[in-house]
Amino acid sequence: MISIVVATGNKGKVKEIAAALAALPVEVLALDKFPAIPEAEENGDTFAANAVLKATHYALHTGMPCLADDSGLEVDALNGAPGVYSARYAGPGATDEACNAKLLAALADVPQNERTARFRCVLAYVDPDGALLTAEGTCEGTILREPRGTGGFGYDPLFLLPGAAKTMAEMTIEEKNAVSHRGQALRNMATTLARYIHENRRA
Ligand SMILES: O=c1nc[nH]c2c1ncn2[C@H]1C[C@H](O)[C@@H](COP(=O)(O)OP(=O)(O)OP(=O)(O)O)O1
Ligand SMILES: [Mg+2]
Repeated sequence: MISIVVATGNKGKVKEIAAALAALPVEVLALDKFPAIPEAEENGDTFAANAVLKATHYALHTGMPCLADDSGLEVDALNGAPGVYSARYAGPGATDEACNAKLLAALADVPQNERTARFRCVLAYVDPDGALLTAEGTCEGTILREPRGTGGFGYDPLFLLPGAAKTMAEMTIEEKNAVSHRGQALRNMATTLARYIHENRRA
């Protein structure tokens, strides 16, 4: 059993990551176990830069393997905004409700067939030996005109998966992980991590 710190302050992410790793011999520690560690400053220009910055920050402070997630929503009609600024779209420390309201206002005049968007997730894993691994996932969808569903977090109630005819907030965690950017990135990370362990095992 190895212990991994899930280096995120977002409880929705912790739940999804813990559910995805539940079948593996991995103990997931959330950041509430490390209350003294200062928050990482997310000043990167890309999801990858921010994911690496967060994983490195928490690995240095905990001395343990850390898995960080940087993710966000790219809306085509907004030229990819809010993108890396998704969490701060309605200002520093904005609530999910405020960000969703701002998104609906920005898209008020955009017709249904132009409301395409995608979630992106980059995961970064950093361990005390200095290993740095990254993995990505994306999920295509469209932005509704009003929220639907009570599950998930963030922009989930506005994000429709046309194939499933459900928003991400109308899915169970398992259903969401099966299709989401984060679920995809977690499966890619599991493959990458398994290869890394295989290549670095002692003969
Ligand atoms: O599955 C998702 N369902 C809905 N919304 C999502 C999802 N994935 C990311 N998002 C949105 C929420 C937030 O506005 C931003 C993430 O910002 P991001 O900085 O990566 O996360 P965060 O600040 O909440 O926690 P932390 O940095 O501690 O991991 O994208
Ligand atoms: Mg953040």
